[in-house]
Amino acid sequence: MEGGHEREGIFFFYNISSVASCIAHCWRQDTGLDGLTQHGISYCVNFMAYLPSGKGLLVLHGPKWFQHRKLLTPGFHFDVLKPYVKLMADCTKVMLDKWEKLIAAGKSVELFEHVSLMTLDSIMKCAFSYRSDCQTERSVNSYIQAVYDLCYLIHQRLRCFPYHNDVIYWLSPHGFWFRKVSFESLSNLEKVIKERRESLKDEQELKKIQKNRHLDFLDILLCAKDETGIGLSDEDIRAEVDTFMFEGHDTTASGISWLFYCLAQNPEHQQRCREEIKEILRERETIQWDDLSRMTYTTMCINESMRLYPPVPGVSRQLSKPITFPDGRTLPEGSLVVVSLYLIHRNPSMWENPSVFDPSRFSPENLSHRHSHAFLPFAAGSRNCIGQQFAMNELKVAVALTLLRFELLPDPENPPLKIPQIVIRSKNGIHLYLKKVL
Ligand code: HEM
Repeated sequence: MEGGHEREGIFFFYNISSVASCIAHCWRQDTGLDGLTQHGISYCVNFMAYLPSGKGLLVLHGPKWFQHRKLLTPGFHFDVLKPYVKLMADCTKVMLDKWEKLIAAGKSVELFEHVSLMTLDSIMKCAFSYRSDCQTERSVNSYIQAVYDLCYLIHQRLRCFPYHNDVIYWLSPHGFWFRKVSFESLSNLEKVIKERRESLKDEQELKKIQKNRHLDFLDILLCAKDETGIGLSDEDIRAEVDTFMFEGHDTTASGISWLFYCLAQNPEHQQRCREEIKEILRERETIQWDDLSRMTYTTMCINESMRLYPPVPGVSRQLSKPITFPDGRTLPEGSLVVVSLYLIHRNPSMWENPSVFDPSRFSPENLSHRHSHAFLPFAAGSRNCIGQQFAMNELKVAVALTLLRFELLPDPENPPLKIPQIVIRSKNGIHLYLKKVL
C-alpha cells in the first residue's frame, strides 16, 4: 500500500495517491473500514447509481438503507441458500458440457465470458426461478440481453470521462442505446414483479409454489415486511432485483475465473483440491450443501486467489464530516476517498512475499496472527457484502465440479492483463488449456 502502487502495475482509482496513503496509514493504525465508517464516511455515487431502476442496497444510505438491509438479510439465510446449490451445480454443468465440445479443437479456451454467462444463468434461477438458457442461446430472453448490454454500457461509461456528464451522455449514441435498453429491462422487470405479486396473493398458488419450488429472492422481496407491517414498494423491489443481478453475477464470475487461473498456475494446489473434492464426493457426480463446509483446503485456495485478485478491487466513500488521520493529516467534508482492497491484500508489511500464491496463509494457525482487516474481499463493517455466503457457495460449487472434470493448464502465449473496472477483469480474457481428467 505504501506509495499507492505495486510492482506489476499501477492500480489507482482516480488520482488520489495522498488520500490512499492516508487511508493506508489509518488502516495500519487499527482503524480499518469500521473506523472509517465511525469517522463519518457515507456512500458515494458509484456505478450502481447509473442503473435505470433506481437505488438499491449498494447505493442507499441512512434510514432507508437500514430498512432495506434488515428486510433483505433473511434472503441470505442458509435455509434459503441451501436449494440454490443444486441450481448452481446445474448451471456449472451446462458450462462444462460446452467446454467438452470446445477442447476438441486443441486450443486454449477464453473462460471469463463463459463463466459470466454461467453466473448470470445462476442468479436468474436463484432470483426469479427463471430458466433462461442464456448459456446456450444468447438471444433467448430480452431481460438477459438487457442485463448484458447494461453491464457493457456502464463499464464503458465509467471508462470514458466525458460520459460522466449526464448531458453529454444523454446526447451520445451510447446514451440513446442505454435509454432504449433501460426501458426494455424496466418493462420486463415490472411485468415479472406484477405477475409474481398477483400469484403470491392467491393462497392456493402460494401453497403450490412452496411445494414445487424453492423460495427465490423475488418471493423474499415481495413478502418482506418490517415490524410495522410495511413492505417494499415495486420501485424498491425493482432496484433491489437489479442490484442482485449486477452485483451478484459479475463479481462471482471474476472470482471464479481468477481462481481457475491461479489453480492452473499452481498445479500442486490444484491437485490437492481435486483430491479433497474426490474424497468428499466419493462416487457422487454432483455436490450438495453439506459438502461445501468440508472443502477446507479448497476454501483456503479460494481465499488466496481472492487475496491476489479481489473481485471488487476497491470501495469508495464520500466524507459526511471532516476526518483527521492518526498522522495529523486531514480531509474536508465531501471528499471522495477510495480504499484499494487490491493494495491492502498485497501490503508487504502484512503479507510476506505478497505476490506468491500460498494458500497456507489461510490455515487456522496463520489466520489467528493476522489483523482482521488485512483480507477484505467482501469489505467489512455494517456495509459489508450481503451476498458473501451466496458467492462463496457458488465459487465452491464451480471449482469442485470443474476440477472433477478438467485439469486446468496455463496458456503461456496468452497471459491475462488485469484491469480494475467495477470488478477485476483481464483485458484479453483468461485463457487456459483444459484437459479431461480420466
Ligand atoms: C465474489 C463475489 C463478491 C464479492 C467479492 C463482493 C464484494 C462486495 C464488496 C467489497 C462490497 C462492499 C461495496 C462497497 O462498500 O462499496 C459488496 C457489497 C454488496 N454486495 Fe457483494 N460481492 C460479491 C458477490 C455478491 C453477490 C452474489 C450478491 C447478491 C446476490 C452481492 C450483493 C451485494 C450487495 C447488495 C452489497 C451492498 C451491501 C450494503 O451496502 O448493505 N454481492 N460486495
